[in-house]
Amino acid sequence: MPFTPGQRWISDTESELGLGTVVALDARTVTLLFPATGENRLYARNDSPVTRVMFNPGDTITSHEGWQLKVDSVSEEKGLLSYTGTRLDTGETDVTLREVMLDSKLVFSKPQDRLFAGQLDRMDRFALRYRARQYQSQQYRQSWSGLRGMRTNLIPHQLHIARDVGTRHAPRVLLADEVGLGKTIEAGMIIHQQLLSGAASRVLIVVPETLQHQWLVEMLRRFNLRFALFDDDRYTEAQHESDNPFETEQLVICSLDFVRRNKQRLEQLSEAMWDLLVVDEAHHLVWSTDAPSREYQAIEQIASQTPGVLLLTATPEQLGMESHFARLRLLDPDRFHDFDLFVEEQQHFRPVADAVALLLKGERLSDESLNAISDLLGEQDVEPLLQTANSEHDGSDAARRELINMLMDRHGTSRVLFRNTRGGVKGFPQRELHTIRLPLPTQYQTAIKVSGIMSSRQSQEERARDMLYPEQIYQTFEGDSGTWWNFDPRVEWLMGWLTSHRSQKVLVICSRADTALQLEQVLREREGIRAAVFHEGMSIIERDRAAAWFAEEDTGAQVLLCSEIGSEGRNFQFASHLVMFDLPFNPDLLEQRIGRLDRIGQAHDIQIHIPYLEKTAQSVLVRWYHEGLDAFEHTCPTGRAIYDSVYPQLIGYLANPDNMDGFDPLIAQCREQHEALKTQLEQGRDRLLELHSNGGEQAQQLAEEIAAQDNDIQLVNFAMNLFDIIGINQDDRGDNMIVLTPSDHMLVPDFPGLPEDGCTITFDRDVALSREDAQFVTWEHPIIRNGLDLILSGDTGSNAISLLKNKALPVGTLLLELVYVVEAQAPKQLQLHRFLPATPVRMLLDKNGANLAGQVEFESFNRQLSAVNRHTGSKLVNAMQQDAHAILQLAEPQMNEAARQLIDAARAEADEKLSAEYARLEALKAVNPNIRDDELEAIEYNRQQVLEALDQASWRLDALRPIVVTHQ
Ligand SMILES: Nc1ncnc2c1ncn2[C@@H]1O[C@H](COP(=O)(O)OP(=O)(O)OP(=O)(O)O)[C@@H](O)[C@H]1O
Repeated sequence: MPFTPGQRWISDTESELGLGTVVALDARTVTLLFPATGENRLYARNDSPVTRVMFNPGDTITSHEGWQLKVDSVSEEKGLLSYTGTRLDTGETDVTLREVMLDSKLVFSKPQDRLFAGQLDRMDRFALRYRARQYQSQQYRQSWSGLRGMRTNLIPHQLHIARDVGTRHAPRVLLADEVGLGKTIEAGMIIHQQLLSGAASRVLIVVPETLQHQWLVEMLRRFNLRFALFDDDRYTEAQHESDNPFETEQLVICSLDFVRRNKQRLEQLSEAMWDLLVVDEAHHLVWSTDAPSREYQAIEQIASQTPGVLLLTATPEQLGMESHFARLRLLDPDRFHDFDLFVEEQQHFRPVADAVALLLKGERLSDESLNAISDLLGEQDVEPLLQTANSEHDGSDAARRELINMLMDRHGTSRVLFRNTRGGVKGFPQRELHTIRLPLPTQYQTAIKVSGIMSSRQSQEERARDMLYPEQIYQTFEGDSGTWWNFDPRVEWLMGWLTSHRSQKVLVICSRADTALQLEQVLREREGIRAAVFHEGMSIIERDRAAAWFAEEDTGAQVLLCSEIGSEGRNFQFASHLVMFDLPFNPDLLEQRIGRLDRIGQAHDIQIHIPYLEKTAQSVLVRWYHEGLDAFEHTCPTGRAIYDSVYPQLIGYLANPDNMDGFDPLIAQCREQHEALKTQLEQGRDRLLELHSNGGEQAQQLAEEIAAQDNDIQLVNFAMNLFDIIGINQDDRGDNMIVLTPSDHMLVPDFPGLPEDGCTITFDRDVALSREDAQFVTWEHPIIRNGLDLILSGDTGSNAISLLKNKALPVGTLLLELVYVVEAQAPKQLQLHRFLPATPVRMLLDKNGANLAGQVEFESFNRQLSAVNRHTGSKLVNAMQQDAHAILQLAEPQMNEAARQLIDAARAEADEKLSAEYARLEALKAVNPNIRDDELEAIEYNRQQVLEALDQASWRLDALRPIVVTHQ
């Protein structure tokens, strides 16, 4: 190579040394000094891994004094280059900078600079980078983005809700599916989607203390979301790190009690700038006009400062209509501003439900139906929409959907409330009731009698509640020496049943912790039955441990004895026998109890066993629940309403179970009321809710589309390629599982998402569901997302040089393959990538600037190419640098045009979607004066911001590859 002292070269293998200067030469060697690091290197003259650094007109270069020069021309004298151009700091023109005066700390960040500086990358990395760009931009555009990466079955109603809510801007909804239908999973999917799309980054989950760990585990195991659990200790610790301890984590779980207990903490929580607040078991938020609970107020305070709010409860009306209304008001104060109106509306859902059902059917609407819909939407001129809906036009479906949305918006709780029922979801097992009538022991008879005399001052209600638990009455009289379990026939029955069904897991629920504890002792001492206890007096860790012991397959406990508290939110569907040692005086609690077993994942019919003592309050309840409400064998949506309406009579019977006069007619009346109300609900409100909650055929389709994406062969290939290039070892374990371990030649020492001792992955959803130890890898898994980021945010594969063996073309023909990226910068929450994710544009130019990319597809072309070694590559780069530079100039105007088209299309799409959102709310405002102007303004502002950001979108070269034709 023609070396001359003073020339600038760069090392191909140690680019971190910066720019080198030729300082000494002899016949065979050349010495370079690298001033940035002060190091010398001695190379062989005829075969050195160094590349001559030459800049071109148009480049900006930096002098060793730090000023910059925009190069207009380059001249060479005795092998040394001089650059002439304009100084950017002073504006002085015709300034000359000799190459020896160039800044030595040069880093080449543009792909073309790296290429021309000889910092060549491997061909397989170039291909990987291009694929990574393509896949990444495709992923953002998929309508199911954020919905397929979780380790769950694809259950249509859940996917439907998750998509509907997850794609909303700052969603505020009440998820009220019946017990065990997967509200936690729905919430997880919504959170996952919002995090992935950038709509949210800070999430707070508030749950009952008993469910903290279950949530923590479900979020991690199913969604790869790592939440931090804040309790008193963690809070104190975090106080050292930040003024507001909640700002030390992005994803936080804490208990409602933790939130409520301390005023200062509540202030900090409210000010912690969450994007999304999730409250589980939201029926704990009790409210009435003059006495809103502390819990309600605490959540109200946080919710008022948080854009997105999800409330979860299986029993939304458990605490009465007012509390239900108050929770809806937390979510949407505009829609729910008048309680009386709300109550009134609740009565008139039938015509609306009929209209929605008609529109959903897709059949032609009769004049009568058209009139009915038009009446319901009376305040607005919907004639044109109705006509389109009833036409054969393409827009008919869209018009029907629009009308459904309008009906839903105007009537009832849609948009805000989702409720799926077992009836609508199907596939649930049956429930079978086994009542075991047992004699009332004399000890109890006496205790009840005496207590009746002694507590004559008690109200009926107090008396009724006491009567539910004769063992407590007895124990109160006998004190510590009382041993009710020695004669209570329910105990005998329970032991007998358990010992004759040793292989069955059994959940035993009783109202009180004391009862559970005493039962455990008896079972253990008398029959050696392995029973775990679960009650409110235990620490959270102890409770989780008990639940885990019960869940263990062979070695675990046969029985879990839990107090009422255990019946909320927990997953025990691996058991199919439920014993209710006593019954709760509240149909919602009863449903919660059965819901522990009757949940998604229950593989057997559920056996409900109720041992009860005759002539007690419990025997009254058994009949009332079963014969009056049918609440054991089916979920009972009418429970609350009937409970309210017959409360005084029921209390009477519970307080005096000896006198059952008139009970039969009461039961018959309840049953009648139940059937009538159920029919009414099924045709009215519940049907309306069901219609929009389960998503119908579209939800089915969504599930199928996602299922079709599972085992995506493109992903498998890409992932293998990615792991190879990152340096992750892959060991096929069979059964669709692969073990990944870090190698000692990793691209980065610590690859995020890959534990030091490796992990097992699978691309198969079923395997992931049955094998907890295998991570379920999809495009959404952190290991893939981090891999994409690692490749795309750095230089990996940003250039390469390849040979094309093709005798039809002259040897030495140069083609330049260019990958540009069109992108827009904007705050994450604008979610610009819905319209314009970083989008690659590939060009393949010949030396005249003709673009062959349309005819020459990437993958098949890539397969025809071969790599060159670094040495030859450097030589080739030196030889074709000028030509490549000229081609790059020719590419620019073409790229400008391509980018303009992409940006225009994105702009049009964004404008259409966001304007439609505005129009919808504006139309709603016409009938609901409580939609605030500022809400409309916020939507408009958002639209403008998106459009402005798209106007600023630009493009840049992301990677390039010269391809040189050979004949050998
Ligand atoms: N799509 C799914 N794939 C696999 N398991 C699921 C799915 N959906 C729900 N489950 C399982 O079903 C059970 C019930 O789900 P989840 O806890 O979300 O219900 P829930 O409606 O919140 O119940 P509750 O009303 O008791 O709080 C859980 O064990 C959950 O892991």
